Amino acid sequence: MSYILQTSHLSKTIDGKQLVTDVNIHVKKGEVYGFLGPNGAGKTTVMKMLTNLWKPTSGTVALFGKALEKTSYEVLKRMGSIIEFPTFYDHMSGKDNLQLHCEYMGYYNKGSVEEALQMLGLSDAADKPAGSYSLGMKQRLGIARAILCKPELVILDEPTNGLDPAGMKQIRDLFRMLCTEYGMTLMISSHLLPEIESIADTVGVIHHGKMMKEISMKEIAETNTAYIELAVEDTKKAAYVLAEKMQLSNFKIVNDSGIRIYEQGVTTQKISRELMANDVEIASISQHTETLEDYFLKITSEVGKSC
Ligand SMILES: Nc1ncnc2c1ncn2[C@@H]1O[C@H](COP(=O)(O)OP(=O)(O)OP(=O)(O)O)[C@@H](O)[C@H]1O
Repeated sequence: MSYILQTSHLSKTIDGKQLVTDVNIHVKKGEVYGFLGPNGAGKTTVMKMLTNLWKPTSGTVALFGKALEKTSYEVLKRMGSIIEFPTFYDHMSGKDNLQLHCEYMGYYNKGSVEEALQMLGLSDAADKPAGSYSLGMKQRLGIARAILCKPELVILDEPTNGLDPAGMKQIRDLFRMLCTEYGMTLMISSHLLPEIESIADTVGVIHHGKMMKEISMKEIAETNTAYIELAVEDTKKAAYVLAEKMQLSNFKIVNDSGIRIYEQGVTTQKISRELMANDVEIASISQHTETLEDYFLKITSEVGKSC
């Protein structure tokens, strides 16, 4: 398969410190690729290399099927991005900042500035100085600038930073629309799992500078399994009963009092009966379906709720 964006063994070392190692990314045309990882995982570092802001220590980046080089200006023209925080000429209006960007990019399409401002809900603030914008408005103006010249690929580092929940939803809907109606491909980083879950077609999980997993949401939905969550006084004793008395093998002790049983075909009633018969005190027992969060917890035990 050919990818619109692909990295191969991408690594970056600064002052002897390995920021990211052997990162392999595969982004398909027309999809939203969610780049998920906790703070400090290496998302920005990777995105800086994808946009030629940083040179990789080793490994390669291919954009639109061509290797990214120092002089890949034509390739970079087909992209829009926000890396870290967007910056503007504060004394100029939001509208003039966008107009200037069009001129800089050599993009002369009448009405594109007004359209981008309108898409991001900034029409009323268009003539106000960018310096007077709130954090959320600056983020919106940054997204407006990234999509202004109708790029084929948009790379956005934590694009919903500073937005309230309603604003986040609005931006998510916009991203989906950019894919379906404009055929754009989006790569979006976030440390928030629910955000990625609600928008991405494919998810790449980065942790401690390494790619832990790259998987489509469809595959995750297909592999999601049901399980029984058990809370007991004595997990060791309960595990003994499950393994030796009931011959179950597919279960996991998840904490001091919790056991998760993935075995199919066994009921909560049967487990309760057997545990009670063997004097194991049960605090609770319930049936669950594995969520995306559970799935990622399985990939890396340290990736918690904020990722
Ligand atoms: N210029 C730099 N010099 C040295 N180390 C750096 C530099 N920039 C980032 N790092 C380190 O690289 C690691 C990855 O940082 P990076 O900003 O890429 O993570 P991130 O996933 O984008 O985090 P966040 O969600 O907080 O933005 C961190 O340990 C960070 O301290």
